[in-house]
Amino acid sequence: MGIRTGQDYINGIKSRNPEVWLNGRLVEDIYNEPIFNQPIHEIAKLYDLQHDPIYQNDITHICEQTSERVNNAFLSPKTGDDLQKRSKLFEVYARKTYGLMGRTPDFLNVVVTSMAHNCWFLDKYNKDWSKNIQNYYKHIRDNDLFLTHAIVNPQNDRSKSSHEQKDPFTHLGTVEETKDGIIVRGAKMLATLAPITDEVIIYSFPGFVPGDERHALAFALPIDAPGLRIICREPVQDGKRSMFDHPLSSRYDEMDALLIFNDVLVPWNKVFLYNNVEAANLLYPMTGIAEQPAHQSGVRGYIKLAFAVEVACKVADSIGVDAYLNVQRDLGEVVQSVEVIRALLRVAEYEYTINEHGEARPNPDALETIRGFLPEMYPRAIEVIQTIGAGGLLMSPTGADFDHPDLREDVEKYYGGRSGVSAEERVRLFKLAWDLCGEAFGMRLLQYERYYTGDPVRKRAIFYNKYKKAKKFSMVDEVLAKPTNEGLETINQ
Ligand SMILES: Cc1cc2nc3c(=O)[nH]c(=O)nc-3n(C[C@H](O)[C@H](O)[C@H](O)COP(=O)(O)OP(=O)(O)OC[C@H]3O[C@@H](n4cnc5c(N)ncnc54)[C@H](O)[C@@H]3O)c2cc1C
Ligand SMILES: O=C(O)Cc1ccc(O)c(O)c1
Repeated sequence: MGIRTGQDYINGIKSRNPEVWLNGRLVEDIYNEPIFNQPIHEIAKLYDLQHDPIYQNDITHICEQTSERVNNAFLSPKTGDDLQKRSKLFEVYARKTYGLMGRTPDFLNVVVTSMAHNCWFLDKYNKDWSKNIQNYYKHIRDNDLFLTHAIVNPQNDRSKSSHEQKDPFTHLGTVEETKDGIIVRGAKMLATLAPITDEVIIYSFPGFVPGDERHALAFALPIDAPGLRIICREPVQDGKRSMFDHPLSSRYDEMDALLIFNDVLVPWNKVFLYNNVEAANLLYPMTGIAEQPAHQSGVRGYIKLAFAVEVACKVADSIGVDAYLNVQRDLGEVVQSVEVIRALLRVAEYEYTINEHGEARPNPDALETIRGFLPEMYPRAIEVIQTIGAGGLLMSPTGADFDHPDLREDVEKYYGGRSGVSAEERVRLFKLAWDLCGEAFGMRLLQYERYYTGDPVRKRAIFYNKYKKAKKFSMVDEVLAKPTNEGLETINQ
């Protein structure tokens, strides 16, 4: 089949009936649920881009194995050029969603592509696991599927390992093996966009200890697999919010959900790893599923930061405060933060390496440095919007006030910006800014940037420890090894 259209994706959503709970009710019709409908259409637009002559060559390619056109997320990068093709895709998808949707289909399709390319790793443990991931890659590539993932154990008692939790099946684990597959029970977090995806893939960040064997798992399932329950967080919009008043949250809210597996059967051919703590802990560092999607996250994060910074600059300009030195300093700082991320992305893409399995991997230090700084730079950009917009962010009337004939004159008079900025322009801009820096929607976006790839504190510590091992700080040793009487020798001659 190859590339789908937006309508194909929507037809897929309509054909399934996952168990999705939202605000204490079971959602009967995912497509027509107001909270999901607009985000579904935003994802559908990405699928349509694959058929748009302006974008097609940038985001898709002809598959060598099937001769069908497929998305670039399914390209196993073997050269720097391939990484550029990937980067183009990430940027096109991110620009279409302003970087506000983190888990667009490219993210997990890259994860599966990388896992399948590095099936040598699974092969060492079990030939079936390796065959299964390769077949799964073909399945999602040829059907152009959209996946969610849940790779973190639910946050219950973090001081205890999985097998030490109060109930042995709080964290997802295997209950039993049958001739058809494994039966799994327990929960996993935090599956972004789960209700509107086709399938789910489960794997884990490293951290299992001996005794956790039943929790050491990786597999995939259709999102409507019997027994899979999806409980959504409270929505940040009701699906009926006016696009005038909430231009961003009415469109780009990606729902997050806890997945609960109530004795779900995973067929043997969808099991990628099972009952092996060592393999589960090494899967993430060994199969490129950290670096390859981090390339997507880096490009997406760059666009999101650039978008927030543009909002800050526009807000300042619209009310004439960017004439002040303090405001220029703050704007200069956040513009520079965008340039830092842009530069790091170039390092990541051009200083790539080709590993012994023929896979081109972007420079991990540059990607991890983006990972370290974005959780500081993005909140700072949001803070700059808050401080420059100040009370004006809370002064905006609603679209309904604009429409009311009795208010029109006042609205036009009192809500305008600097000369040349009409009331409607200023208010629409400030509403967009408030969606980003004040609404629950914006706070979720901020929390996403901090945590989407794990705890930034521990990630930085891991980075430091690796760096220490690799660099050994030899310049300091070199200078200290110089003879202490060097200068004296020549003076004394
Ligand atoms: C909006 C959003 C969307 C997300 N989407 C997804 C998704 O689609 N799929 C997915 O799988 N995950 C997703 N994540 C989950 C993400 O992977 C986790 O939030 C992240 O790994 C951090 O784990 P945690 O939230 O359980 O925090 P915890 O690990 O519980 O940490 C809580 C706090 O305690 C500290 N802490 C905890 N344990 C330790 C320790 N051992 N040593 C030192 N300090 C510790 C941390 O520093 C932190 O301050 C998403 C998260 C967010 C916020
Ligand atoms: O995007 C990143 O920085 C890395 C990352 C995050 C979450 C994942 O599940 C994953 O496989 C890789």
